[in-house]
Amino acid sequence: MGFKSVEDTWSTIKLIPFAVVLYDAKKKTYKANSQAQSLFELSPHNNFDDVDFKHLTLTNPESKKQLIFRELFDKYLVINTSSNILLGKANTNSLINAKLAQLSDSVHIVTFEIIKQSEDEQYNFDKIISKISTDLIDIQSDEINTHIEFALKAIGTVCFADRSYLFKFSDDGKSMRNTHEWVNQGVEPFKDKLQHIPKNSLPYFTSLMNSTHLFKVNDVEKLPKKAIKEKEELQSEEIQSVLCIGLRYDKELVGFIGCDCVKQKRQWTDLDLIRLKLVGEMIANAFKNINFKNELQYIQQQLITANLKLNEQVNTDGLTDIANRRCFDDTLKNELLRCTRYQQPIGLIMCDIDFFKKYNDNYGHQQGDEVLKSVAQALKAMCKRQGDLAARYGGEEFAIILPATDTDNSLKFAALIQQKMAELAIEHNYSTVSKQLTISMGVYSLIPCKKTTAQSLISGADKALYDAKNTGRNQVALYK
Ligand SMILES: Nc1nc2c(ncn2[C@@H]2O[C@H](COP(=O)(O)OP(=O)(O)OP(=O)(O)O)[C@@H](O)[C@H]2O)c(=O)[nH]1
Repeated sequence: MGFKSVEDTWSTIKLIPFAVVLYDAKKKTYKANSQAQSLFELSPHNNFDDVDFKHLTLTNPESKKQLIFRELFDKYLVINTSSNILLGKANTNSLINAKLAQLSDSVHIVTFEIIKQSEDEQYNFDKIISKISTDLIDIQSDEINTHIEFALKAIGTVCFADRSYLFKFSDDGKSMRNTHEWVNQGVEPFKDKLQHIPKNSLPYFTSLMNSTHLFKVNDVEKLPKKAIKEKEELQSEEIQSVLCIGLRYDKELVGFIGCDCVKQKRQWTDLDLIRLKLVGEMIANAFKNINFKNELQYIQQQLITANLKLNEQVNTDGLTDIANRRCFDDTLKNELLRCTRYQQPIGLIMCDIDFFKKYNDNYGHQQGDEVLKSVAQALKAMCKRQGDLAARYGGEEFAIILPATDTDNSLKFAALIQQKMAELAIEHNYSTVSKQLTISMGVYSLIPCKKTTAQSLISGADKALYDAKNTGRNQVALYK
């Protein structure tokens, strides 16, 4: 045969898309292409010897007899005939078909094809996949990075890659950036340098990604001429083989997941493709779930805020901005129940502005409104203890609920209100009791029992207020 040199021949043979080992009987050395190196777990070298294959367990599947690697080339295999071998690696077995060919008297090659992936290996991958999928299914946004990094490490390892990564396209679809990366030991990370890459700087990659959602390169050297930019970029990262698969979100291409081989080339297998696609789909779904959850959370938050606002509006008086009658009724009922349960007194003060009709008639209704606001805010500011409530009861009438407050203290509170009114010093030249605005108050405080109703408390305080009005106004009367 036109056999030139072992090196020359090997440079062609090693490109065969499955594992090939050449044995030179004269030199007692082997050569293994990248697939064979990964199949037999060899570190990349140009030449190997017997010792490099010592870690392998090769068995004849029928006789169960163990074989030494060298025997494949001189005893076990018959030229041009396929034979099966069991390859044992770290307690797992794969069934391999081996075929011997003779290149010259002293040079033979054996090609290897995996017939059946080790069940254990498949099982391990299934276990990893099921872990990734459970991790990603109920994911919280603050955990996603850790899980994606785990998934990238898993896929990088099973595909014998040196680097695996995730790229996301920008919202306007014009650029891409590396968001997550895993690198094998001793391999340079590139994530930080691969941010905001314009898509049009890699036209061949972009067009393939858009049309087929796949960019598969076994040998970067052999990229076509039109991929000159891609070749430059990949070689600058010392990448020999690369495999990228598009990530879709609601049918739209949003990025890609990929693996690089730096230390050696790799003929990507269908299994690599399927596995990478599977992990990519799981990651895309996780992002979808997180977006969905975030949207849901945002809507829930808005609903809560709107409800709070509505609740506030429903319970607030529009003019004076203090509690309204509805809030007063609810609060009085609740506080009454509480004071009944703990046998504590409850005080109620009904307040009514004196000669307010005259105020309105002389100073105008608008000015009257301003007065109502000032008095309301003053009363609200006085209710400092938890449970105290100042409310607009109606028109120019206000009510103050004072839980855990006995008669003496309710009267003291009423006196403080009078003092406060004096401090406000609102001019009222048409009142017959003072030159300033005054109020009359009716006070009622009791230790309630189960029979005590809100209505009975209100009517008691109201009666006292009536007394205060009838006995001259600008005073406090107590219901006994
Ligand atoms: N400006 C204004 N006035 C109001 C409002 N609600 C009720 N009023 C007025 O308050 C006045 C209450 O008048 P009356 O019930 O006769 O009581 P008064 O004039 O204060 O007399 P006495 O209570 O007996 O001292 C009426 O003129 C109402 O129009 C309001 O929201 N704004």
